[in-house]
Amino acid sequence: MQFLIDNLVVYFPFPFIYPEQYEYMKNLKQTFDQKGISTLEIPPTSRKSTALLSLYLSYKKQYPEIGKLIYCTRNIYQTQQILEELKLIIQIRKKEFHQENDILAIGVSSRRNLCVNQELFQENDAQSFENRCLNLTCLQNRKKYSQDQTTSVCSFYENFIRQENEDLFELPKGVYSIEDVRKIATQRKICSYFWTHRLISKADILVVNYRYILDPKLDSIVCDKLDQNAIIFYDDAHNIDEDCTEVTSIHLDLEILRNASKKVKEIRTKIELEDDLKEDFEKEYEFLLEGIIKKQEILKFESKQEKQMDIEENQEEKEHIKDIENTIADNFMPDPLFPGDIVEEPVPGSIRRPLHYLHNLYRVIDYLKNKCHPGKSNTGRKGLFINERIKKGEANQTSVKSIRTYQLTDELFSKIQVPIYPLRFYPKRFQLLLRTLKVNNKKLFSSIELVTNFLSLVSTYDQGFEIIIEYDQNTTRSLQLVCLDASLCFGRQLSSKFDRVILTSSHFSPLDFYAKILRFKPLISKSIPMVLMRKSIFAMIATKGNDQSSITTKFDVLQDPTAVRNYGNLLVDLAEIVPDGIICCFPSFKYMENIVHIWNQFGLLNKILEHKLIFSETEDLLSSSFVVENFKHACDIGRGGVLLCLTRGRIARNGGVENLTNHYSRCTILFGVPYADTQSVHVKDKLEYLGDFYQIKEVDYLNFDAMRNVSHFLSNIVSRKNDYGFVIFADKRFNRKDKLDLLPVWFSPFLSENFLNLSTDHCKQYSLQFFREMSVQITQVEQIGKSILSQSNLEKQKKI
Ligand SMILES: Nc1ncnc2c1ncn2[C@@H]1O[C@H](COP(=O)(O)OP(=O)(O)OP(=O)(O)O)[C@@H](O)[C@H]1O
Repeated sequence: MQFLIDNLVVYFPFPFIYPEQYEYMKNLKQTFDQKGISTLEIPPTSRKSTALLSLYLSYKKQYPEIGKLIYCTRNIYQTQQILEELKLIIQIRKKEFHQENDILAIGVSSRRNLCVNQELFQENDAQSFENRCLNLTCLQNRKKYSQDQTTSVCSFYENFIRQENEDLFELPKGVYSIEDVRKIATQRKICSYFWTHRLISKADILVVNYRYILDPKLDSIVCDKLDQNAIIFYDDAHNIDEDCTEVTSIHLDLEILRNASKKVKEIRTKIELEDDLKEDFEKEYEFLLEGIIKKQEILKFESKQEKQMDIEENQEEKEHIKDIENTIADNFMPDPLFPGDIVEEPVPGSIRRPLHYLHNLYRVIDYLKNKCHPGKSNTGRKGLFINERIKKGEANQTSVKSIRTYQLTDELFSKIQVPIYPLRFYPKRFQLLLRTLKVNNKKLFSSIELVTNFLSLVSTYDQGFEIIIEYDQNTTRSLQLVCLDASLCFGRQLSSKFDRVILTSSHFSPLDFYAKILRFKPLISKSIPMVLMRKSIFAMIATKGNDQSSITTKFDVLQDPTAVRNYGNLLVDLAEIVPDGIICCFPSFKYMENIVHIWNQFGLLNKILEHKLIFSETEDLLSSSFVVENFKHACDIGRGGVLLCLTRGRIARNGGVENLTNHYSRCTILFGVPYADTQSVHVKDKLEYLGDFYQIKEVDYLNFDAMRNVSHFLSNIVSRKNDYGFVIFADKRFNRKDKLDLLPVWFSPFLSENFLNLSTDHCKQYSLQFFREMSVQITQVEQIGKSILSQSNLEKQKKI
C-alpha cells in the first residue's frame, strides 16, 4: 500500500498496516525531519522493523541527502533477521511499486562470523580464533613471509591486500547478509572481514552490534567512518544505561597482572640487549619531542620508517607499505577514553624514554598485584578507605570492597611516587613503543593493553567510576573498574556525535527516567498504545493465598512457609488449567532453589508433573539454553512444560525469552519483585552515586530497575495480533502505585482495577474463564479496520 505522511510518499510492502506501525512511522519521520534524540516505546506485535525500514527507504527516495541508517542490534541472529526483512521489503517495492533499489545494505560482525578461511575454524574458542587471525594478518608475520614462504599467512587477506583492481571491492546496490558477503568473498578469494570494513563508508544501511557504536575502543571500525548526519536506531534500548556502563568497565585479575609484568620485563630486556634498536628509539624520542601523538601521526611516523627501509633494503617491501594503514587500522590499540576526553597534548617527559616508561609501568603493575591483599591494603595511609564497602560472600568466603578512582591514584602517588597525569598517556605510549619495536600483533600484549587502559581511565575520570576489589583471605581474585555513570558514554558516543538518535523498545517506561539518567532532552518521547481486537492479554495481581495470608517473596522461604505453600498450590492449579507452557520467574537463584526444595517436600512437584514437565534454569548459560530447547520441545509435543527461571537471570538477559512466545508462554507467573541485590557493593555505590549526582532516590531506582526486568517478560506474552496469554504478578508488593506506574504504558489497560488484589483461588477461576473466551478464534477479516488497517481504513482514520 501507498500513503502520505505529511508530504512524504510512503511505500509500505503489505496490503494492511497495523495502527501502531503508522503511529510509529509518524514519529520516526518527525525525528528524520528535525534533529534530536527520540525515545519511542512500541508494543510487541507491532512489527517495528518493517515500519522503520519502509519509512527510511521512502524517505531516502524523496530526500536522498538523508544520512545513513545505522541499525543497532543485540546479536548476530537479530542482524540476520533485519537484513532478511530488508531484502523482502526491497523485493516487494520492486514488484508492487516498480521502485528500483538504490540502497547498499550490509551487516558488520566479528572476525569469526565473517571469516572465510576454513583453516581458522580448527580453533575451538572465539579468543584463539581471533588470536590466530591477528597472527596471520600481522605485518611482522607477513614480512617474514616475503622472505620465507614457509611462514603461515592468510591467503584471503594477502589477496585482499594485493588486489590492484579496486572494482573487485565494489558491490552492486542491494542487501547483503553476512552469509552473502562471505559467499562473494569466497568466490573472489578475499578476506570478507576487512572487505566489510571497506564497504562501511559506501553502505546506506548498516546493521551492527550496539557495541560498535558505544565502545570507544571500537570507534575505528564503524564510528570513525560515519558523519554526524547518520541516523542511529538503537533497538531494545531498555538496558541502554547498562550497555553504556558495561563497555567502559575493565576487569583485571592476578593472572592478567602477572602476565603484564612478565611482558613488560620481556620488552625491557629486548630493548636493553638489542643495540640495533637504539637508533629507532632515538627517532621515536625525537618524534615525541615534536609534540602530540595522534593515530594519524603514528601512521605517518611508521610509514616514514618503512619507506626508508624499502629504499635501503628491498624493493618488494613497497608492496607492503600501501597496506600498512589497513593492518594498523585494525591492529592499532584503541584509546579507551571517550573522544572528547582524549588529551591532545605532548606525551609528558617522564615517559618519553622507553625504559623510564616501562620502569614506571612495571612498578604500577607490581603495586596493583599487591594492592588488594587484605593484610597489605588496609595498612595504608589513614583515611584512604573511608568509602570502602565490604561484603562477605557466604559460600566461598570471598570479600568485596570498592574504592573510588581518585583513591587509587592518590595511593599510587603517595606510596610509589608514580606521577598521575602521565598515566592517561600510557595506552598511546605503549602503542608507539610496539610500533617502534615493529610488533604488530597486539594480542600478544593484551594484558598490558588492559592494564594501560585501566590506568588511563582511572587517572582521567575521578568521578563516575569505582574500583571493585574481590579477594579471599589469601589472594586477590579481581580488580574491576566499573562505570557508575551511563551518561558519560551516552553523551560522548551518541548524543554529541550524531544529529539523530532513536531509542526504542517494547518496554521503555518511564521514558523520562531514561532521559534523566542519560542526561538528554528528548525531541520526541512517546509510548504508542497497543491495538488488539479483544483483550487477549489478561493480567492479575495475586496478593493473598486461599487462606487469606499475604503472599510475597520479601522474606526468605523459611521465614514464610505459608507463602511458599500458597505459591506451590497456585502453580499446581495453573498446571492443570493452562495448555502448553507456563513460565515462572523468581527473584534469585537462592529463592528458586529453596522454594523448589520445599515444594518437593510438600509433594507439590509430583502434582505438577502429573500435568507438565518441569525445567529449571541453571547457573551455566549453555546448559540453560538446552533447558529452554527441551522446554519448547515438551510444549511442541503436547506434554506441556513449566519453565522455572530468574526474572533477571541468564535466560532473560541472553535473548532466551524472546523465543518463548505463543504457546510457550500462555501463562507467566512473576513470583516476587526482582529487586537488585542491595547487599552488593556495586549496587550500593551506584545508588549512592545516583543520589548524589542525579538526585534519584534509592527506592525509585530499585523500583525502576525491578520493573524493567518484569516488563521484559510482559513483552513476550503476545507476539502476534491473534495470540493470547495471561500474567500473574504474585506478590502483594506489586499492588502499589510505585510499581504499577512503572508498567509499560501499552500494558496498563490490560490490568483492570478489579484484578489488583486477588487471592490465588480467584486467579484460578479467572484463568479458566480467560481460556474459555480465547478458545474462539478470530480471523483476519474480523480484524480489518480495528487492529489492522487497509488503505481505505487508513485514509478514513486520517480524515477523522
Ligand atoms: N503490516 C504487516 N502485514 C503483514 N506482515 C507484516 C506486516 N508488518 C510486518 N510483517 C511481517 O512480520 C514479520 C516480523 O516483522 P518485523 O521484523 O518488523 O518485526 P519485529 O520488529 O522483529 O517485531 P515486533 O513485532 O516486536 O516489533 C516479518 O516477516 C514481516 O514481513
